[in-house]
Amino acid sequence: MRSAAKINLHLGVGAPRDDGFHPLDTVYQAVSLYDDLTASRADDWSVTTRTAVHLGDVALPGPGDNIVDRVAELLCATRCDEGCRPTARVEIDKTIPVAGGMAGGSADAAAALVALDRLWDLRTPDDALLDLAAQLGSDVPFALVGGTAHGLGRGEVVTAVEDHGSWAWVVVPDTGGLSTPAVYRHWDTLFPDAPATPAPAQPVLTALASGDPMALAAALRNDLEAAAVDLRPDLGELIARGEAEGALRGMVSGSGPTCVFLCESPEAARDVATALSATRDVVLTAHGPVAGAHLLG
Ligand SMILES: C[C@@](CO)(OP(=O)(O)O)[C@H](O)COP(=O)(O)OP(=O)(O)OC[C@H]1O[C@@H](n2ccc(N)nc2=O)[C@H](O)[C@@H]1O
Ligand SMILES: Nc1ncnc2c1ncn2[C@@H]1O[C@H](COP(=O)(O)OP(=O)(O)O)[C@@H](O)[C@H]1O
Repeated sequence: MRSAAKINLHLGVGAPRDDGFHPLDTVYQAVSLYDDLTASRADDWSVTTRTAVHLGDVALPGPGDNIVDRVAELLCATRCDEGCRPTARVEIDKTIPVAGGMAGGSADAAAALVALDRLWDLRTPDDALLDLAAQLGSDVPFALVGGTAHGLGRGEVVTAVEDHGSWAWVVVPDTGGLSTPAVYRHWDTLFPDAPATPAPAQPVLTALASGDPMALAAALRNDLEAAAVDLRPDLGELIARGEAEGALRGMVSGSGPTCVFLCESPEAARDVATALSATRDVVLTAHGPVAGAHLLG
């Protein structure tokens, strides 16, 4: 199974709900950075994770703590006979930045849901898979669906949207890590009087339908960026540099610390990436939209 990273083209955030989650009005786009996951028959349960060299020396969850462990437990508890025990050998090859605001863990969860459902011949209907995905994390339903989609609720209620572009991105990962809950908490302290209703995504939806990179650049919005940049001011400097090098617009991806830059064309993206490579170890290019979790071959 192959699953893709995401960028939030619009991330409107409202004041926290009673359950602590923030209401979102977001537009996700799946982009061409991928994790590959295989699940094969075995007598016991194991998850092995390998990371691409460009991800650097990142800390991955220890045994039992991978989100894929939770996928197996949830599928067993809800879709298998009582007392069942998950058995499979799962291998994950990661190229999506870890703890980077690109939903790499969610991508693996979506891939594992589909792969284990097939391996164990559970034949879970699509709507039930989406329900299970939402229980695993707010971003996981989108990772199943992919493409470009509007997300409401806490981000888990996803609907495909009209997207007439093929968008060129530069992606600059950062191994410094920013935890998603910490960024949301910091946003609460910065904006204690935020309205309950998040800013609507209409400007981005209109720009996507136009297919015009300049229009999308003008419409991009990430409410969490202020909190991420306040915690990591160097991200603001990086965004300014990318824009000075020719990107139409730079922004923090989700809760960060990965920064993404929308460019006029794939050639322009390569030029911006080359310029940023002068001072950054890892600068990637990507395009979107691409498919959600899908079988390879
Ligand atoms: C910020 C976003 C934007 O797409 O992505 P990332 O930057 O993490 O990739 C998402 O909202 C992250 O979604 P995800 O990483 O699936 O979050 P979850 O596992 O559901 O929740 C982790 C924690 O984030 C906070 N959280 C998450 C979603 C939300 N709408 N409100 C929240 O306050 C809560 O503190 C929650 O305990
Ligand atoms: N398969 C996985 N891949 C990446 N991170 C995972 C995975 N399983 C659990 N995690 C944990 O989830 C957290 C969030 O990781 P990730 O999904 O990559 O980032 P983000 O939520 O910023 O998009 C990390 O701190 C990591 O330890």
